[in-house]
Amino acid sequence: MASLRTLKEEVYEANLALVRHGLVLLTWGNVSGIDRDQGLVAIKPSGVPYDDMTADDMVIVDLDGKVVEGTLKPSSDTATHLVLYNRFEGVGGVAHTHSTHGAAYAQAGRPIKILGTTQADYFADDIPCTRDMTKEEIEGAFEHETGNVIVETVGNRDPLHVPGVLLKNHAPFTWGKTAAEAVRNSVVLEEVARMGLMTAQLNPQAEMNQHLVKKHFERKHGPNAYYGQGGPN
Ligand SMILES: O=C(CO)[C@@H](O)[C@@H](O)COP(=O)(O)O
Repeated sequence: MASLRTLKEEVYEANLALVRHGLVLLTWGNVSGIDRDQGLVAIKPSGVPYDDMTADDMVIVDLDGKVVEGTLKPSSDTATHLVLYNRFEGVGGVAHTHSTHGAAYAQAGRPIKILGTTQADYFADDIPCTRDMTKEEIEGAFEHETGNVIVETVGNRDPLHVPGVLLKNHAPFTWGKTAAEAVRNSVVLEEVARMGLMTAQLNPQAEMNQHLVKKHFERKHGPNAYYGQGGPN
């Protein structure tokens, strides 16, 4: 179907963008996108080098994880992506990276605190780090439970207001309205993580002006957004 073909191409391009932006090495990371009308998800195949994959290699699964199109095995993180699609209605794309500075925060078990407008333009709050997963969660339906821990960490916030989480002792997951937007949020997460580490060296007591958070987030994502060429002149 044309829409599935388009979705596979969008997801393929989004996966290549992870490499282009320097967010992954080797076969690390993955991006998916959903066609909510059909209840189908396109996701990167597991363990295939980015240089070798094609749009046709994107695997189509249903929301239960059953492969409905494709000959390759879907990403090992597929169940995590599906939990996020099932729980975050407005989300159309999910990305997972091992970006260096974001992964450093995840390994340290620390949130990326909101300290500047760079972050406030895309995240309306700190970027949280999950709790430790339990032995049972890790030894059970691991990837499914990973998704549950991410959802738990977002809590009752609008997932598009904080479109990313640091998976403790692992690395970032981000999401957005599309696969491309999920990757954009991964780019922002990695850059504000890099800025955060430098800011902490310059001033460990650095604090954010919360008035700037609301202004910057809402000028791009609020009901009266006016950033760029959209909105009123
Ligand atoms: O870190 C992990 C495992 O969750 C993945 O990003 C990485 O191994 C890529 O796995 P896939 O190739 O997507 O199966």
